[in-house]
Amino acid sequence: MKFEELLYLFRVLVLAGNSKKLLKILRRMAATLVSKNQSFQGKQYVYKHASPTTQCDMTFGVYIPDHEPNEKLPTLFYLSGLTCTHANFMEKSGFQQYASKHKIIVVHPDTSPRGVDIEGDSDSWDFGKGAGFYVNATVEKWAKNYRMYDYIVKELLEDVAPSVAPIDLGRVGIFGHSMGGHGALTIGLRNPEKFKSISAFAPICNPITVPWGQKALTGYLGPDQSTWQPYDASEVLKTYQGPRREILVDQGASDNFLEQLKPETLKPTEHAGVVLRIQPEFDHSYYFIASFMGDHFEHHARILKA
Ligand SMILES: N[C@@H](CCC(=O)N[C@@H](CSC=O)C(=O)NCC(=O)O)C(=O)O
Repeated sequence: MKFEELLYLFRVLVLAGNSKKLLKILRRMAATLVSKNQSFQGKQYVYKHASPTTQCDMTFGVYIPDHEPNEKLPTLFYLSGLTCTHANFMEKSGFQQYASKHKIIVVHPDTSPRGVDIEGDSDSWDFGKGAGFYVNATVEKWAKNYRMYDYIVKELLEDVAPSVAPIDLGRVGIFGHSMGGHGALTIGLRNPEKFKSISAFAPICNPITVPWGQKALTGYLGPDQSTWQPYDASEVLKTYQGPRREILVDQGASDNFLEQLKPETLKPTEHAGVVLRIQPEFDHSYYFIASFMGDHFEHHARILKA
């Protein structure tokens, strides 16, 4: 929707006294452009906005392929790993050529709130800033801002991203890397009505059993492990009962973080197929991700364009 159209709608709603819708529109009007670059047959944008979910400014990238006026496009959300901002994927994965080829919008958020300083949020690279783990924190210190699950599933998907890109909300998929692979699997499986296709590069598959996951889940959710289950891909997959899913996972055989990832715990079920491809020689880096990016776009395009 264009700014002028939003403004018109805003005025109508002021007159009608609809405060909930008004709030939504105010948020949309607040997404400001940080950068814009031509890439293949489309444009790579970066936006900043004030997030009511994380209660601070958030930055995200969005690639929009060239399209017809009023045309809505299938869309992928990409969730990045530990230490990343929105920029690692944008600058290193080469995804734009595939997004352009398949005419798929890609939204790629940051991995944590950044606009607030909480004591301890920068002490280590696997917790706090750059390590939001795509959960809604419940431990008091983090609970106000560290709400990356809701930020992705609600605010960014339903509100902010559609205000800057022509997203077809009926054709959205999700993928990610490492911590972001964990996010893609758990968010995708828990929200089948919102995310129709899922894939992951070297995801953390069973965080409740590994040091990265135990540290993050204890820190954000507290010691009661029963609250951790909805954020564990292998556990969520075991109990998944929704529409049939076909999940693609690529894993490098020479990944130095393999003990944190446990891909073997992702077991196919009656409701979800898992194609786990162990790729010889590949490590955990963006060289690995870039090598299989084309296959992941083929996977999502097949499902979203069926
Ligand atoms: N501390 C190291 C390693 C951090 C690292 O490898 N991060 C990965 C994700 S790991 C799981 O979520 C990553 O994607 N890094 C960004 C990149 O551009 O490679 C370090 O800080 O390098």
